[in-house]
Amino acid sequence: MSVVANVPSLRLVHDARKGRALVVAAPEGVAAGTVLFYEKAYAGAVLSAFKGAICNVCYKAADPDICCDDCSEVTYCSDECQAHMQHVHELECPVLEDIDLIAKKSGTDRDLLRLLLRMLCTRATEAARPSPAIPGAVVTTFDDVLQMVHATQLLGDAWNTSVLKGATMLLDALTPAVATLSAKDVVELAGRVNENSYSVDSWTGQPQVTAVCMFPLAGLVNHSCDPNCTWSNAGDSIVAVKATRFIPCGEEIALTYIDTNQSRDVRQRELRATKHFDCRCERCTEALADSVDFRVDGVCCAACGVDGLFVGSLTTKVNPWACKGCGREVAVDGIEQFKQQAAALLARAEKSYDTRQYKEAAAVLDDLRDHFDVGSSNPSSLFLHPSHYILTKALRVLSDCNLKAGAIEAAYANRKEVIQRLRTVVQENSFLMATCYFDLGDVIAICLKHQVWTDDAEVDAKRAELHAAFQSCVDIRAVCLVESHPLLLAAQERLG
Ligand SMILES: C[S@@+](CC[C@H](N)C(=O)[O-])C[C@H]1O[C@@H](n2cnc3c(N)ncnc32)[C@H](O)[C@@H]1O
Repeated sequence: MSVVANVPSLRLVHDARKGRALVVAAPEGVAAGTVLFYEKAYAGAVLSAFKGAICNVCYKAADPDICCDDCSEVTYCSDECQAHMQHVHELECPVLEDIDLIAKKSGTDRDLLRLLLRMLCTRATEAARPSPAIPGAVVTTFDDVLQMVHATQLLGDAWNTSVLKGATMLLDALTPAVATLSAKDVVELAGRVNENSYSVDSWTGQPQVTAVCMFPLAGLVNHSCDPNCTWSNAGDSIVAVKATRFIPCGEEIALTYIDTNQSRDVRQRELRATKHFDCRCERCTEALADSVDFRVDGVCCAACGVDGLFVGSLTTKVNPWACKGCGREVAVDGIEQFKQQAAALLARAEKSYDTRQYKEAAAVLDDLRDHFDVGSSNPSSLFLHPSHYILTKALRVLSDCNLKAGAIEAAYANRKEVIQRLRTVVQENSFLMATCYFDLGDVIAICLKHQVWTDDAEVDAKRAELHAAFQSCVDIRAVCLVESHPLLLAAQERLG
C-alpha cells in the first residue's frame, strides 16, 4: 500500500490471523514516546452531541459565531478553520440541511450519514485539499480508503437495508458531479467506517471523544488487548500514533480498540459485537493461568487468599475449577454466578450515580466491597481478586460518589487504592493510569484546600504526594500525547 511507503520506520506485512499488519522496520526499534506517524484524516465528522460546540476542523472549542448560516450544522473556532473546510462544505451544505430527514426516513445513524457525506464531498475536491498543518503528516486518497477492510455481510439485513436506503437518499440529494458512486458502493463505504473509523478526542482539555474520523494508514493498525501504541488528536484533523513502550524491529504495532481492563470474556464479546472479529492477540490466546486476565477476572478462595486463585480454562471449558492453593473445587457456574452478582451491584450503583443519588450509590458499593472484596463475608467463601476489574471500577465510582457527597478524605483514600490495585494489571503508560493519577492529585488538592490534614509534617507529605501524582500523570501523557495536547498542558499546569 502506497501510504506505508511514506513511513520508513514501518513495514506492511500479512498476518495469517489478522490480515494486513504494520511492523517496526527501524533496525534499532523505536523508543517509548516516539511518534510513529502523523496522519491527516481523509474525512471526519464532529459527533452530533457536540454540534455547535466543537470546531469541525481542529476539534477545539468552537466560536458559535463562526457557523454556516445556511445549514447551521457546522461550526468552527476560527476563520482559518472555516476556510480550510470551505471547498468540501460548499458541496455538503445543501444535503446537510436535510440530514435529519434522511436519517429518520432511512433509519440510518445520523453521524454515519454525515461522515459518508463528508467522504463523498472530500473525494470530489481532493485536488483542492490544503496541506496539513504538521509537515510530514501522511495524506491519503479515496483509493486508500477503498483498500480498508469491511464486513458488511456480517452487519445483518436490518443494517444493510437501512444504510442502502440512506445511501440512496444521500446520492439523490447530491449533485451528479459528487454522486458518482453506486448506493451499494456507499454501503460498503459505511462498512469500512464500521470496521476502521477512529474516535478522536477533543482539543479542549476535557477527556472526551468528539469526532469520528477515517485514517487509511492508522486503519492498518490491528488491535491488541496488550497494546504498544496509542493514538490521539494532534490538531487540524491529524492523528498522532505513538509508541507507549520500546518496540523492537520486526514487532507488530498494535492499538486497543476497547477498554482493556475488562475480563477476557467481556473484551471478546465487545470486539465481536462492535468490530466483528475474534481477537487473536497474545493476551487473548495465552493460557489463562499465565495471563494477567487471571487477576483482572480472578476469583480467589477465602481459605488461601490471593494465592488461592481458581484455575480453569475459558477455551476448553474445564469444569469444575480448582483452587491453586488447597485444591477445593467449585463449579464454573458457581464462579460465574458469583461474578454476575458483583457486576449487578456495580450496575445498580452506576445507575444511582447517573441520577445523582450519590449516597445511595456509595451504600451499594460498600455492600459490594463487603461481599466480594478480600475478607468478604460471602457464604460461598470466595472473593474477587483485589485487582478484579469490577472492584477497581467500583472503587472509582465510589471515590466520585464520596467526593460529590462531601466525604473528601474517603474519596482520597479510594483514589489511592484504585491506583495500587490497577498497577498490577494495567500498563503504566495508558490513558486510564494517567487519569487516575490526575484524579488523585486533584482530590489531594481539594483536601488541602479544606484543611483535612492539620499536622505540618502530614501536610508536607500530602503536598509531596500531590506533586508526585501530577508528575506521574505528566510523564504518562508526555508519552501518549503530542507536546501541545491540552490534557498534557492541564497536567503540567497543576504541577505548578
Ligand atoms: C482496522 S482493521 C486493521 C487492519 C486489517 N488487518 C486489514 O487487513 O486491513 C481491523 C480488522 O483487522 C482484523 N484484526 C485487527 N486486530 C485483530 C486481532 N487482534 N485479532 C484478529 N483480527 C484482528 C479484523 O479483521 C478487523 O476487522
